[in-house]
Amino acid sequence: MLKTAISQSQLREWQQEINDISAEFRLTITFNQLNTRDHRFEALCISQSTPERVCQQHKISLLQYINADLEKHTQDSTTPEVDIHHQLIRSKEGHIIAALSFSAVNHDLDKLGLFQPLSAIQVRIADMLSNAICVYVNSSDLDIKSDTGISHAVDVQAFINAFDEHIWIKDLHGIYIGCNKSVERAWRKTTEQIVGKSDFDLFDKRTADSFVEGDKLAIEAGTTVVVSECEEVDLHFNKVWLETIKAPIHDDQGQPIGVIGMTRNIAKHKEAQEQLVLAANVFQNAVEGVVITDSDGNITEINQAFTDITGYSREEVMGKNPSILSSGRHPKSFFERLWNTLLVQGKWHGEIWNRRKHGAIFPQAITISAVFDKQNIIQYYVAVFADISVQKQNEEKLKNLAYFDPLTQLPNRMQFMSLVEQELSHSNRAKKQLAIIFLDIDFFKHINDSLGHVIGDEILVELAKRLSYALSDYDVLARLSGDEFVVMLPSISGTDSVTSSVDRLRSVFERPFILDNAQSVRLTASMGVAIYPSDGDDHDSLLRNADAAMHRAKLDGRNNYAFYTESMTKQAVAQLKLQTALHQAMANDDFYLVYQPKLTLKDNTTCGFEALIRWHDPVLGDISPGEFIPLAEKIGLIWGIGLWVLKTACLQGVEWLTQGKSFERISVNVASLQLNRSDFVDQVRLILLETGLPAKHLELEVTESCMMHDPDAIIRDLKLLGAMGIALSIDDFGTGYSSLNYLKKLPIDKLKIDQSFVRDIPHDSNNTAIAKAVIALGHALNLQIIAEGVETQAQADFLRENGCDLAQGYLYSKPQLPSALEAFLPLVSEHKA
Ligand SMILES: Nc1nc2c(ncn2[C@@H]2O[C@H](COP(=O)(O)O[C@H]3[C@@H](O)[C@H](n4cnc5c(=O)[nH]c(N)nc54)O[C@@H]3COP(=O)(O)O)[C@@H](O)[C@H]2O)c(=O)[nH]1
Repeated sequence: MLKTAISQSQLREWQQEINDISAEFRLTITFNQLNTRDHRFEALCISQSTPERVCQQHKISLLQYINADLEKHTQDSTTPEVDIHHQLIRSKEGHIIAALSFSAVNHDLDKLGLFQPLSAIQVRIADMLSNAICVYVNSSDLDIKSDTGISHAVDVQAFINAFDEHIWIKDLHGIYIGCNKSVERAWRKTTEQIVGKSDFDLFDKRTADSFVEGDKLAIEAGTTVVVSECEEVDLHFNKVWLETIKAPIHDDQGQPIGVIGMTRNIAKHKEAQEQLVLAANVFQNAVEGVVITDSDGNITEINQAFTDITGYSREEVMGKNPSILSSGRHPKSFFERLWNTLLVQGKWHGEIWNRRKHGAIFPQAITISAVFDKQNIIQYYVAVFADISVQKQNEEKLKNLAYFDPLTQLPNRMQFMSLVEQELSHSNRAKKQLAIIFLDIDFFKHINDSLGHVIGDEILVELAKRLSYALSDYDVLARLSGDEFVVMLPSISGTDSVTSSVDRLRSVFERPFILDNAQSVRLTASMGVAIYPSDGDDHDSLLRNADAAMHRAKLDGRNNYAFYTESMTKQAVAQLKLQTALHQAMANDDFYLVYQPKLTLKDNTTCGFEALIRWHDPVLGDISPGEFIPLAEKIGLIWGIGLWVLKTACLQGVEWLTQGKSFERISVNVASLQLNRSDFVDQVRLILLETGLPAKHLELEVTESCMMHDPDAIIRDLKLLGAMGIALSIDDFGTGYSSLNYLKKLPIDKLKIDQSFVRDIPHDSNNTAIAKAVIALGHALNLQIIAEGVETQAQADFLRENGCDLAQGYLYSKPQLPSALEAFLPLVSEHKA
């Protein structure tokens, strides 16, 4: 049995040894003074990296605990017993730094007043059991030496026996002077068989040589050295990793007097090391980018994949916030939700668009986890992300395949149907019409058969482009299959607008299709139109009916179109003919003006003429302005026609003036669309200048509906016209947008009672009432009142009797060519006379 009193220097040496042993656990275990008198014992366990004030805390808490325990044992224990106690060591912030377990063994309870031995302290850190350090305090030694306060007898044999590690001591000659129980078990020899022997007595020569070599190493180094590390099988045939460390023992003068050695199983440590290496390998070689930040979000580590994906090196991002990758594509609320989830659930998974170092934005699938300590305080955030650019592109491609025609890139049937369905619900709510046009190329099979599918595809691609250009941004063009295309026209105002679209679609076939080989091909198409809600109220029936209409167009000789309802088809055909003719009319000089005299009711003298347009088409014959003016407004021809009318009427006025004819004013009708043009006033001014008609001989008739668009601008323009000397009258008063509010603001001179109110007076009580009211209202506003459509003397009498100022109508004259109006145009000299 190795039993010796330990001096302060030995205690220090011993301390050094223990420090070395426990170094890998990052602990310092300090044995200080032992004083039984006041029951103080300081066995201090502190983390090496812990600041001093924290060490102090450990000391206090540990001592308090131990002292309390000692008191308990001296007071009431009667039988030997072992109590295991545990103590958590916390830092000032409350984090657990270490866990101490120690047992107080009550041996000699009959010897009253003796200090009960404290047997062992086991130190744990983060679940790793460190070496058991057994301090067996010999109570009698303590008691005897307590007076001097220097000597502490410690049973070193018991101390080293408490270790599972093999511990042995050799003198400078290599003779064993002590060992522990573990050595006995491992070497299958008793201490007696070991002590006094050399390695050459105990082992084969090769082994002995290596052991002696290790001793020399330690002595020469003057400090602890690891002399071997090897994998072996223990007594129970378990695989163990053995590490042997040796340290020189010095006397008080610092001279080496022997070697202390220890072999221990470092399997767990090795395992942990391997795990660490493995984890480090996984971390570094992962395909996913990994970024670790501290609790403040500053980057503390990244892996290679992070650099590969983002382009940022480790040095560039260490200590920075991951927001350096921000793409700016997500709103603030996105990150607020992310952080909420992360803090509440400890994890967030989703997709983020980030920016690479060189600027490119890329999508990543990312999982961010918070790493908590035992106090549930966040220590780190770990984000693992994958670049999903390629995945996104593939998804996009798949989506494209699902919803778009790969040849023309137009929506396919599925996408078209879904868009129609959406638009139908909107049309239903807004009470609007919607048209579906089914378009099929005539004889396209012949193209494929004769020129091949590649050329056929080329034509389809070109056709898709042309059709797209022919439509507005709101219309939807799709390719259903082969040579079948379909168009949705949302919010149509009637068949006219459909006809216009059909016409534009047909026009794309007017140009030949020039192929790669410079060959040109001419095509035609047949179209069918179905209109919601009259021809179907869901996408299926509308498409079916448009298809049926298209087939009828084919039967009618192809290069044609048909509405699902026959009457609509006729109407549309007529409309298209008219439209085409109207485009030609201006160039062909097919328009002319007629003039209808306006008379003063009081004395039946002529006060002016209304210019009214007429159109004679060589094929279609005479077409009423009531029919073509609204069409000209729809297809945008009214501006040109309007200016022509104004100029022609002014020239006529100048001609009459030149001939010495007397008239007050020539009035010209102005459509709302004309008045809504910002350059209308300038154009009128220009025409007056060009023609030379004095403004005082011109009157413009505008309708109430002109006020619907931008009343302030219209009022401003009318004032400008009035200021030029042009008279202004409101045509068709009472039939439309009769806002008295605007009426009083308008710089007008006359109100024209619409002929629908003149008809049937004086018999129709309603019309007579309206006519009287308009006269009264106009006079209240200081306006002259003119009645149109006066056909009978009774109407004229009624109007005169009720204060109407002027009249025009068949009673006096139909609108006529100037040559027929001589009777209404007295010479100035006659007029004066
Ligand atoms: N923007 C322009 N609009 C024009 C122009 N010329 C005509 N119009 C508008 O077209 C609508 C139809 O006009 P029209 O067929 O010429 O009919 C006018 C007269 O001919 C007709 N009228 C006149 N007297 C009688 C009558 O006693 N009985 C009867 N049944 N019809 C009669 O009324 C029309 C008068 O039109 P208005 O005074 O403008 O209301 C019509 O809306 C014209 O305005 C043009 O150059 N530009």
